[in-house]
Amino acid sequence: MKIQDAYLIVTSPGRNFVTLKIVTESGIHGIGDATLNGREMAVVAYLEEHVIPALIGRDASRIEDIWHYLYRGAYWRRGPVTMSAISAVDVALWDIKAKAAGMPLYQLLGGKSRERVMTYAHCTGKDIDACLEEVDKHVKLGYRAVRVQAGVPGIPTIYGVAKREGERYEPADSAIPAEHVWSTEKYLNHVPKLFAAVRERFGDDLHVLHDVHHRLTPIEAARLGKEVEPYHLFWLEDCVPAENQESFRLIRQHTTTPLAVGEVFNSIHDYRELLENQWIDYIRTPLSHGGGITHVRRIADLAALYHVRTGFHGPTDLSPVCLGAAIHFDTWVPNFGIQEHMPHEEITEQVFHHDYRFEDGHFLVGETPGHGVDIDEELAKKYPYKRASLPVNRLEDGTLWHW
Ligand SMILES: O=C(O)[C@H](O)[C@@H](O)[C@H](O)[C@H](O)CO
Ligand SMILES: [Mg+2]
Repeated sequence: MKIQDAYLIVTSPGRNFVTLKIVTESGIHGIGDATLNGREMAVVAYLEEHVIPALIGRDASRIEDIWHYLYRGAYWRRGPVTMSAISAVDVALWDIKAKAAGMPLYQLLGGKSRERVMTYAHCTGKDIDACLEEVDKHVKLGYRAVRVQAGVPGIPTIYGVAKREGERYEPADSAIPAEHVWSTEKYLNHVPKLFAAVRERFGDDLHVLHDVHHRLTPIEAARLGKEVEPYHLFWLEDCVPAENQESFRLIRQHTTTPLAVGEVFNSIHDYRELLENQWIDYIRTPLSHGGGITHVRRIADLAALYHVRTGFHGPTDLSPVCLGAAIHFDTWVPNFGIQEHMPHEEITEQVFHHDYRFEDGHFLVGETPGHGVDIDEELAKKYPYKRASLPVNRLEDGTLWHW
């Protein structure tokens, strides 16, 4: 099954997506998501200049060998651009292998470990009351788990909170990075009130999640985790920047609030100390940034040794190709926890058709051979790429901060 052709489709139906298509001599094709939000064209150049020419003529069935060829062969290991490129190739090759076998991808991975995949929704509001209304809407849609983010008095815009009611928040919303202002003090004094309000109105059964987006120091994260223990969060996400894995030792010593990390990680090595020391509870790296199925399943296996479960990243900046493959992975992986779900816009869904379904707060995997997602290339041409940048964050005195 030789690779005959490989090319990229860059399109912006609602937001930018980069898709790699690999075509084999036998006529079977597969696709992988190569989108790296705000840095899309860096992955395009990496694939077009350095990866695609070396793929032509290779045997598409040798997924493992191609993974190591691209990873070890580059010499320059890891990093989001390299790993997004490798991920796209890997997922496209698994799509091809499953199609050639006539099986949905989850069967090739080892079959179903569960009937359905629990997801969490994003609920954001300019203040606590507006956020509670969003929770109410999502509970009525059947969600069992919600991520809550509310505006903080005294902070004009806050990343992760939609600008207008009923809208989704959009991280990459301007050609040049927007500048936000941040105050840790105001945030820390306010945010526990949000969880108290959610529990009071919706009771104990709803799973409640929250994303800190890397903005605290370890001791501040420890304080937050401790203060919100009475509200039994499902997880507190990215409470500190995690380049220094050791930071989690301190947080863990102070709190039993479960911790999720890893949407910006791209390698098993980013997780080693966190897992071996049992400092975290959920791994977040999506298939499109963590080296595809071949590498992320190794991370999930290592995590399983320490009772750590998966909770894959799933915002709109990962394409339906990534989400579709993730739903197969989630259906199979023994140590599944939850799947993030931020619904794509209708025009995105027109360009990327898929056979996964959402029902009653869960995803149901499809039975089409492969990962069940394909792209309408003609329609994709109607939505040209538009440069879009993620924001930056400054403290009130102007110091550049984590966002
Ligand atoms: O938990 C999440 O869903 C995330 O934090 C996203 O909102 C990211 O910030 C975004 O994917 C960056 O591109
Ligand atoms: Mg996050």
